Amino acid sequence: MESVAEQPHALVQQRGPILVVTMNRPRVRNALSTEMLAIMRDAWDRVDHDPEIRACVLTGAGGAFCAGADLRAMTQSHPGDRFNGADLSRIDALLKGRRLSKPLVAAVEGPAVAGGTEILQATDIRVAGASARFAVSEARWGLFPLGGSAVRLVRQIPYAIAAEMLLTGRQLGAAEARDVGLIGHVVPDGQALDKALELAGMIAANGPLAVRAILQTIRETEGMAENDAFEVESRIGTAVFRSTDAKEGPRAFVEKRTPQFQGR
Ligand SMILES: C[C@H]([C@H](O)CC(=O)SCCNC(=O)CCNC(=O)[C@H](O)C(C)(C)COP(=O)(O)OP(=O)(O)OC[C@H]1O[C@@H](n2cnc3c(N)ncnc32)[C@H](O)[C@@H]1OP(=O)(O)O)[C@H]1CC[C@H]2[C@@H]3CCC4=CC(=O)CC[C@]4(C)[C@H]3CC[C@]12C
Repeated sequence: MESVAEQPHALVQQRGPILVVTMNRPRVRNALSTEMLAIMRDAWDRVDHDPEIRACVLTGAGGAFCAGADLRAMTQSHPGDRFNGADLSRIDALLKGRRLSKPLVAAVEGPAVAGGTEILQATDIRVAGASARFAVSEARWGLFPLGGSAVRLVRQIPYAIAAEMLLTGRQLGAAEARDVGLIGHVVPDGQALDKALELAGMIAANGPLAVRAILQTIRETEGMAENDAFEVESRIGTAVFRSTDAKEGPRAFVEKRTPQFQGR
């Protein structure tokens, strides 16, 4: 039984313009549950639809990020039975086949394993405590990383490291994860959330149209030939230059004050 049985499996808290989503099953290292995934899916909808939210942070409770799917729950029936009729090319809660329109910052402490490292790959900026560890361990249990890693990881970090992670299930420590580019920052243990909030705060202070447009360009041009991508980029980027915010930013610079962006 979980020690926090009455607690929701994920917590969603708005801190000014930042939505903080905390996976909250610390007794089982925040292994994913159906309830947790439903809360996360609703949170992502909120991020996309609420104009007050400028950035989002994903973290885990109790010194762990996430241990992936609940292996104990998988023993209740044949693991494959859960997939009957399900279209797994898109899993909203894990941000597979769906990307947020606002930046998502990961704050990792402790293990980010299997589904934990899979959802990490849907985040834009990644911070980890020094003792964090990362693995895609599904093959160790005869399973497949259906959270998207067999496709996405090789596109995000060098092939030889991605293939090794996927095929061996070997864990990477935080420093190695940073060295190969899986994460961007290593901070002392216990400080990942603070650093993630600091970065999310920097984003939230920027022009909201500019931030969304930059993210949209990154997402829409992924995998495109460069010249085709520049066409998309110039369409999205010129709309930002025509906005009221684009007048405000340079004016604020000249008047030596903080810009007051209106998001239009
Ligand atoms: C397919 C994806 C996804 O790719 C599949 C997976 O994620 S498989 C999960 C594999 N997980 C692991 O390999 C991690 C196992 N754990 C560990 O290695 C270690 O515990 C640790 C390194 C994380 C931590 O080590 P520690 O030493 O710090 O702690 P430890 O003592 O070991 O553990 C403490 C207690 O926690 C318990 N624990 C830890 N991990 C787990 C776990 N994963 N499950 C259960 N319990 C865990 C441990 O036992 C200890 O407790 P004790 O009581 O003391 O023993 C799938 C991802 C999401 C799926 C979708 C979900 C939604 C869907 C629903 C449907 O109905 C249809 C399908 C689907 C869409 C579904 C599809 C598959 C996924 C996409």
